[in-house]
Amino acid sequence: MTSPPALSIRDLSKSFGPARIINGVSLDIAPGERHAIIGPNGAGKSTLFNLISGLYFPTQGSVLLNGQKISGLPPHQINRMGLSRSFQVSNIFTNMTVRENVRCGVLNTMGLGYSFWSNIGANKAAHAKTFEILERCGLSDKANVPASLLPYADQRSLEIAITIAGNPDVILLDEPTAGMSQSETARAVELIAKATEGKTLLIVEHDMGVIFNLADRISVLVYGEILATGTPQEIRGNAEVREAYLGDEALPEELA
Ligand SMILES: Nc1ncnc2c1ncn2[C@@H]1O[C@H](COP(=O)(O)OP(=O)(O)OP(=O)(O)O)[C@@H](O)[C@H]1O
Repeated sequence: MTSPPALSIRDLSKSFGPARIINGVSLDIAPGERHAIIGPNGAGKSTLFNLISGLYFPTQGSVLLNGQKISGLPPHQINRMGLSRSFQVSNIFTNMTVRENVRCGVLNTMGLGYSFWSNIGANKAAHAKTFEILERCGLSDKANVPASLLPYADQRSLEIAITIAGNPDVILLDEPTAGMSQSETARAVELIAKATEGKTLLIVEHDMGVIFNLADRISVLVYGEILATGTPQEIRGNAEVREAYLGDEALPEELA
C-alpha cells in the first residue's frame, strides 16, 4: 500500500462575508517534499496557512494530514497530530532565554508543561532534545541570551527552532526570510534546509532566490486560486505564471 500524501488539500475555499479569499484550492504534498507557495500580495497565502493550521475554519473543502482529516480541529490538536507552523509576526517569548523558548516547545509536545514534578528521565530527554535543536538552528552559543536581545536574523532562527521543537512531520514556514539582508537570507536558507531535513515543508516566501534554491515544487497562488504547480524549472518556463506574477522580474538563473 502506498502512503497517503503528507498533506492533502481538497477543494478548499474560504470566504469572509461576500469576499472569497481562497477559491477551490486542491494540492497534494508528498512526504518529505519541500513545497513553496508564491503569489502576489493579498493572493491568500497567509489565509491558506491559517486554514491548514486550524486558525480558520474552511467555508468549503477539507485538509488531510497523513490521510487524517484535520480541517475543523483546533490548532493545538492539529499540532499534536504532527503539523507545526511559524508566523510572520513572531511567536517568541521575549522575556525568556533562547534555550527556555525552545525547551518550552519541547516540553509542550512531550505533554509535560513547566511542571516541578515532571519526572527526571523525561526532563533529561527534553534537555537533550532542546540542545539538539539549538545546535541544528545555529543557536547553541546563544542559548542563555534573553530572546529580546537577539539580533533580528537570530530571532527568525529561533522562530524556526520553536516550530521544529515538537518534532513535527509537516512544517509550515511563513516568510521566514522577510526583512533579512542577502547574507542573512543565504544563512537562513541553509538553516531551513538543515532544520527541516527529512520533513515535509510548506513555505510561503517572496524571495525568489530562496524558493528556487529550496523547493522541490512550487505552487503559484493568484486571487485565491492555484494558477500552476510544478518544479522550479516548470514554473520558470510557464508563460502564464510569468505574465500573472513573475512579470519581467529577473529570475535567479538569469541574475548570474
Ligand atoms: N480575517 C479576515 N477578514 C477579512 N478579510 C481578510 C481576513 N484575512 C485576510 N483577509 C483578506 O484576504 C486577502 C488575502 O490576505 P492574505 O493575508 O491571506 O494574503 P497574502 O497572500 O498572505 O498576502 P501577503 O503576501 O501580503 O502576506 C486580503 O485581501 C486580506 O485583506
